[in-house]
Amino acid sequence: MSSRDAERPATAVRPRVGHIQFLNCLPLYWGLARTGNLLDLDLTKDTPEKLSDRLVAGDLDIGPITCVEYLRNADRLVVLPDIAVGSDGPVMSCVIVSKLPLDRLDGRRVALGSTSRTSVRLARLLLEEREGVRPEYFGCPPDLDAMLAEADAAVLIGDPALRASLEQAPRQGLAVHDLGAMWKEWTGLPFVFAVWAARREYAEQQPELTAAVHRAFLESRDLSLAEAAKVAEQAARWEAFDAPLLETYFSEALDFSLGGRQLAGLAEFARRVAHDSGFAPDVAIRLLESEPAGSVVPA
Ligand SMILES: C=C(O[C@@H]1C=C(C(=O)O)C=C[C@H]1O)C(=O)O
Repeated sequence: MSSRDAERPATAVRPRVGHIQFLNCLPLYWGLARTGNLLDLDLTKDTPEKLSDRLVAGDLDIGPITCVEYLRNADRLVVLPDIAVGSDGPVMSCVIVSKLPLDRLDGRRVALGSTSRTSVRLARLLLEEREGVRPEYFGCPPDLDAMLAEADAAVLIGDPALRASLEQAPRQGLAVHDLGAMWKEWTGLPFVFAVWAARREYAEQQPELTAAVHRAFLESRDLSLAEAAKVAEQAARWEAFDAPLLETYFSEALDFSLGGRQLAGLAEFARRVAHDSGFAPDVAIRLLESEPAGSVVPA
């Protein structure tokens, strides 16, 4: 945010902003502290499904929202351009871990991790339409061992998915199927797991703050990616993953952009799952109109 924002009256209310508490969003958060914007946000850290519900309920103003929930509530939200959590190929942290080849899961039990709304729908789509199987699904907390005690395959996202793919599955001889890679092979498109959105009402009432939060996240993302080795090195001090792996995850696996190709991927996903997901196949994706640089002057 600009130094002019500091002149806002003391009664001003900070925007209530969500932040996904997985490593995948660390590059969006790390730079907020570096650019000095962190204290201008009333930040709530949580798992993606809870943040999505809170944004839709009006408890948050702006934040990441899992794509399925965004598409269901698209008329009440505006998408912030050029920022998302996606991948253009393997994502590393949205996976199906399976005891059996995927085309042998017909009639078998598949556990769907409860923190995901989008990857679990993508996994169902790929299993049913690409692999041609009809498993029996059930929701479950994201714990690989508990899931596989009751199922032949498990869908996981975020840090538990990284741990499952990199440590647990290889140790137990289980196959890991990367959902970003499977989608790319199938459609040729990137996949968007979560977008950043503002409540439409908030964006209309607070256009300057909405634009300032948008800019703060873009600046944070750009700074973190320019210094990805440093972000990875700092994160590795406290995480089970080493710095080179985290750097690959941040700068090669994850795609934090939302441009034409990513929007085409999102529209294609919407088209393919709309019939049972609570939105129209051609649901309109409304983007926040960007303001010319330097036009954000608080009242
Ligand atoms: C890449 C990821 O994207 C995510 C996947 C989500 C989902 O499946 O609903 C939601 C938000 C993102 O955290 C991940 O969690 O690892």
